[in-house]
Amino acid sequence: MSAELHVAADRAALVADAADRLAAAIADAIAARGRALVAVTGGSVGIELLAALGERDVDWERLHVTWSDERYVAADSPDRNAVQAREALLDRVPIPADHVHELPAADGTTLDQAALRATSVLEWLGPVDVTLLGVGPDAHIASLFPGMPGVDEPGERVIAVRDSPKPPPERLSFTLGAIAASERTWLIVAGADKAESVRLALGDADAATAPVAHARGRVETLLLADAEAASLVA
Ligand SMILES: O=C(O)[C@H](O)[C@@H](O)[C@H](O)[C@H](O)COP(=O)(O)O
Repeated sequence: MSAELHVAADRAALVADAADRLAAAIADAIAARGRALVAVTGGSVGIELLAALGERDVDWERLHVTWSDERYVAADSPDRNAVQAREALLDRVPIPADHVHELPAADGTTLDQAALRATSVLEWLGPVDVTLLGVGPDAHIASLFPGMPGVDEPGERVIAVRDSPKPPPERLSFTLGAIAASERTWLIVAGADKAESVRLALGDADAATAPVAHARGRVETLLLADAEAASLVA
């Protein structure tokens, strides 16, 4: 079953709606299980969402955060999704430091060793309540790019990605299986340049052509788009 589409009037309304939804989903997870685990994403919309979440009422002490993908660069690189997330949100709210589960940074270990470490941490963390995914103009999600090997990787894992068409070239990414293991998976996308990706997201293209079409959650898969990104489907 493809994603459930929700269209907001513009980018600002999309980010506000996504932040409201995320605050509510976090509260539901905490009520049900005593904690919430959210896999956040990079990209401009993903970071704007985190900044907006900081203005919502969230039980930060019971929130855990990890990433659905990360750039394999130095820990303090401005290219790190985690650095951008800390600036936008995590350094501004009282989330316990040991609740922020960054994917490994480039620190002398190999990218493959980093992927193995990240997979074992993901297994230790247990079920993800909400996985957030931005969407590229080429229909990529996380760091799973059309025509690249990662989209075919089996299992619920974090994999090494090389030669990423979106810089930087070395990355770590949830597999489609890891994404599908999430209770809720939300695609968040804005802008006319993403309209074809949104059309593909709601279609039946294979994963190699359109990874976005294979984003799934166990109980919920949402496609949260602004009117420009949804212009070909709504
Ligand atoms: O690490 C990354 O680059 C992101 O995870 C990537 O998947 C991003 O979410 C999309 O490319 C959308 O980015 P924009 O919202 O900036 O278009």
